[in-house]
Amino acid sequence: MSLLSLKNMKTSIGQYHVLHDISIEVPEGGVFVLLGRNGAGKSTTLRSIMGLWSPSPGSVTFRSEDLTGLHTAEIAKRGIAFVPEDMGIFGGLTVAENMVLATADGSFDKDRLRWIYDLFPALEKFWDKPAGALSGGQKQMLSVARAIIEPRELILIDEPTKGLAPAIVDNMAEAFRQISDRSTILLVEQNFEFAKSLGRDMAVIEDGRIAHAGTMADFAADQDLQDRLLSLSA
Ligand SMILES: Nc1ncnc2c1ncn2[C@@H]1O[C@H](COP(=O)(O)OP(=O)(O)OP(=O)(O)O)[C@@H](O)[C@H]1O
Repeated sequence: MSLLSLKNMKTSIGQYHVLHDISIEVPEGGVFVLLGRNGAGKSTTLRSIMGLWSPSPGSVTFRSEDLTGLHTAEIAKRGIAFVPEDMGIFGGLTVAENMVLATADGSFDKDRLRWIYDLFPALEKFWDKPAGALSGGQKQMLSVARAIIEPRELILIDEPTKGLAPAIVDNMAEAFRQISDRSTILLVEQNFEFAKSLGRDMAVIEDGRIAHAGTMADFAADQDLQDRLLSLSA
């Protein structure tokens, strides 16, 4: 059975019909990648899962529970975290304060914090520095760290490598591999090489609909399909 199941999800933002028909089965464990051109509806899909937009009709089922219509805080309490494209960190607060705000009761599990420091050493180094003074890559690390400071079953991550230097992207890929040993990751990504190195299963969104779903290995081997669904000129 799938960990997360989206069935015929349709989302409108104001008068715009953005998602027309999204059905995805995300299995438990590993990284599931959502691909698609700019404006296809990837971020809207993640936001709809989190209850930040209301999908209607259609359904979002997580571990057999229907989440459709629940408030975002209730959805988060089920064990789902969201790393938004704009990272959602507080620039005026220190790294430590950003992390405290991401905990349930203001305290850290020491082993978990150690694990996070090992994933992202820069966060330990700049623990007492304002988050706004971090580099772009370090801010992204903080954003991911906030999502994993509590145990989560599913982490939705929106374009984490956007604008990052190659060395930071490599660090991020290694971190995601380790995180996906503990939690399932649903990753929206434009960097196909990064997505390919992590994804086991995948789907492509095109104009608010699922245009393809399958294994990453099969998709990566099919250049024609990649050209048709991802290339800018197609
Ligand atoms: N707040 C909004 N108001 C109106 N339209 C919106 C809003 N947010 C998104 N859209 C529209 O919905 C469509 C899908 O946007 P979405 O951000 O989900 O795409 P995406 O696949 O994540 O693309 P990108 O890679 O550019 O972020 C786009 O046409 C976008 O203009």
